[in-house]
Amino acid sequence: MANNILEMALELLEHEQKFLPSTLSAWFGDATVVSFTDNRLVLHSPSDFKQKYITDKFIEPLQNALYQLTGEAATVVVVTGEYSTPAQSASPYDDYTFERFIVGSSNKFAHAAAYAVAQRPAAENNPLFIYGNSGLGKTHLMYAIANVLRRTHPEFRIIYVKGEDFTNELITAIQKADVQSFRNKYRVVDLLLLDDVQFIAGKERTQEEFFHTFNALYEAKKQIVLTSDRPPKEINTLEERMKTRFEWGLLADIQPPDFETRIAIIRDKAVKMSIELPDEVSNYIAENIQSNIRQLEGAVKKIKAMHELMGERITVSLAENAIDALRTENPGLNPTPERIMEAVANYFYIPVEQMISKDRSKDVAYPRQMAMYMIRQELEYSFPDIAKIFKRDHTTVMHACNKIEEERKKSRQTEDVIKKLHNNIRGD
Ligand SMILES: Nc1ncnc2c1ncn2[C@@H]1O[C@H](COP(=O)(O)OP(=O)(O)OP(=O)(O)O)[C@@H](O)[C@H]1O
Repeated sequence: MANNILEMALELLEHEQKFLPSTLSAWFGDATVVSFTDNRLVLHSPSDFKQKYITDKFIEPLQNALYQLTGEAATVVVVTGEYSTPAQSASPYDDYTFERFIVGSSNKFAHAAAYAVAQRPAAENNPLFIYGNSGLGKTHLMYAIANVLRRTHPEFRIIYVKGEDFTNELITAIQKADVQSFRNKYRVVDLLLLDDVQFIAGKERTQEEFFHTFNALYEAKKQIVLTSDRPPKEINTLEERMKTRFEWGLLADIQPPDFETRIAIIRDKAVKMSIELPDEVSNYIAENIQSNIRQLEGAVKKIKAMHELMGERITVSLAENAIDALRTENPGLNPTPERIMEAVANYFYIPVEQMISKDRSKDVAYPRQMAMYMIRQELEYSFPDIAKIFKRDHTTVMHACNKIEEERKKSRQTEDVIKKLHNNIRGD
């Protein structure tokens, strides 16, 4: 359809709107269709002059012709100069499309929100702020938006950047006394995708710079999409004015997938990797990996590798070995309270046994409180369950968790310690 829509439209122009074939071939002979989606036809003409002429004289007749052909109102855009087709700029993220995103109850809101932004950028959902734990599809949705807009608005300037890289880039610009080019780069985009925005938190200069970039883009009606592991109000070291702005548009969370969605994702990944998984194997994976889609994908990959490299049949027992192997390679997949206590003890240089000892000295009491807090954060255990592990009363645990939470809100240092501990625990 996309390829011959132009031919069909030109035919109509000739027969119904009485344009001469020679005129049409003079202007459209070397024009190509970049895309035709969502009633938007993007044409490319290799010459500036023709692009302008077509835009001036032919947009309306073409739109009328498209209306006749499709029965729906369409828009036509003509671009010129170099443009990249998806094939020319193939990147690993080309797979991150809406088509490849499995929708379930845990992510349907975020999916719908992202989809709406892709259809109507810089309209009511600006900025779009997607949050959720690691490996649940935030980056996937961001790229899906970019992939749609790359097709439907080839003229769009799109920047994808991770919070951490944004910060580093700014630091380098400051060192080179060239903040202006940094600004120029970020303030002229049509779509800004800032992934893991929590990493700019706590860094004053970065926040200041981003604040201005945000305002400039917002006022110019450009779309901004942000992701984070938590909602703005819980990013403790984020300035109030940033939190408020992040909440101007739409907040959408992604939760861990339920069993059915996990199965659907496993099946989809298996098809993509050309491997056939018996149902009991898919079930086994879905039962054993619950909170992270990247890990579901990893398990399918590992099973495929073991099956191909060692010639083993794909059975539940192979899946069991594959998941065990993944856990050994990355113990952070499923942290246990013991692993968390160990990580915290190592961090504070105390023997892990001290965690559950009666010792109340400050050197031990603080790491113990931190371990309680981390277990609650990472595993969402109840206070009584944590109390059992530490052989203490649940009110002691509550007190510890509240205390660390309060401290975290006020102190950047505590926030950094928690971040480091999280990374040590998860092996990120
Ligand atoms: N609903 C889904 N359907 C299909 N694949 C998915 C889905 N959600 C996530 N994935 C896949 O899981 C992997 C991890 O997703 P992604 O990188 O988007 O996670 P994330 O939330 O951005 O994580 P992080 O915070 O660690 O960056 C990707 O390969 C992605 O394609």
